Amino acid sequence: MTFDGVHKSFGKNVVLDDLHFSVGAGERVTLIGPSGSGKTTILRMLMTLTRPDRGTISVDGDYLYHEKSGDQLVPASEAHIRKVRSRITMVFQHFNLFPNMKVLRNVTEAPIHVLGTPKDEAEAKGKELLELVGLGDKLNAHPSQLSGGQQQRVAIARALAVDPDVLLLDEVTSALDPEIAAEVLDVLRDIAKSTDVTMLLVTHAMKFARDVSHRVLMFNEGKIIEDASPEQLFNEPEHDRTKSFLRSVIDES
Ligand SMILES: Nc1ncnc2c1ncn2[C@@H]1O[C@H](COP(=O)(O)OP(=O)(O)OP(=O)(O)O)[C@@H](O)[C@H]1O
Repeated sequence: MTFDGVHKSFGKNVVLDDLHFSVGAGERVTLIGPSGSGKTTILRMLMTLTRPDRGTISVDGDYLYHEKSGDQLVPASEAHIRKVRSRITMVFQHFNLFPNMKVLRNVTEAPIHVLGTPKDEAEAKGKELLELVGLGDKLNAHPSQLSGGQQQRVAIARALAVDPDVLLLDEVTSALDPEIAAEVLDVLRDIAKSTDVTMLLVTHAMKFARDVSHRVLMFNEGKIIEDASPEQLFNEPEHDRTKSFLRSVIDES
């Protein structure tokens, strides 16, 4: 995935300023930085929930928002954007499960209705994923009957059910109690180890970020001010702003 010259303002508020970075296939990259530094905006752009003002974003060479016509980039058709976008899924801070659907149906809905996967195949895979996140006994529960941590684990299974190329995780434990958050992070640690899905994570759980990331990007005022391995960034940050940010984070992961 590549962001090239991406700029985004909301009114006078410049949120991303000529942003350039790439994430390789299978790489796990964590975005850190103070509140308002544009991390969620980046994930939302990949989900086509927020549009960049300028610049290009591509996933495995396929442009989101644009497509190639000879040497030129031209605005993409809805169908093209949908195709690129269908390879990306996101887990949100507040779970966003379908409240009226049972747990298994939450997980099988997109495979069946978006990808056209046969129902029995989608259900078999859904059950496998719900086992993987420790919820094999909750297939027929409704989301409201589950704890926050369980709901988030369903959301993780749901995101994986479409076999995404890119998984986006946006502060997925910040709405949870620390103990419950730790369980969800353990599930994600296992998934990170057992899949080769590309992951872009926004989290304040620094120990977790250190465990699962290949690279960490420190954002400040719309720019990446440090791009390093977790060892380098957490042990020997170069930038004073990174040092002060890391001192301010209370890590419960
Ligand atoms: N739809 C919107 N309209 C106006 N301003 C917005 C909108 N979405 C985001 N912003 C602003 O953009 C800036 C960046 O927001 P973003 O959520 O990307 O930051 P963040 O780094 O993820 O912060 P946090 O760690 O608090 O989630 C903030 O100042 C926010 O208020």
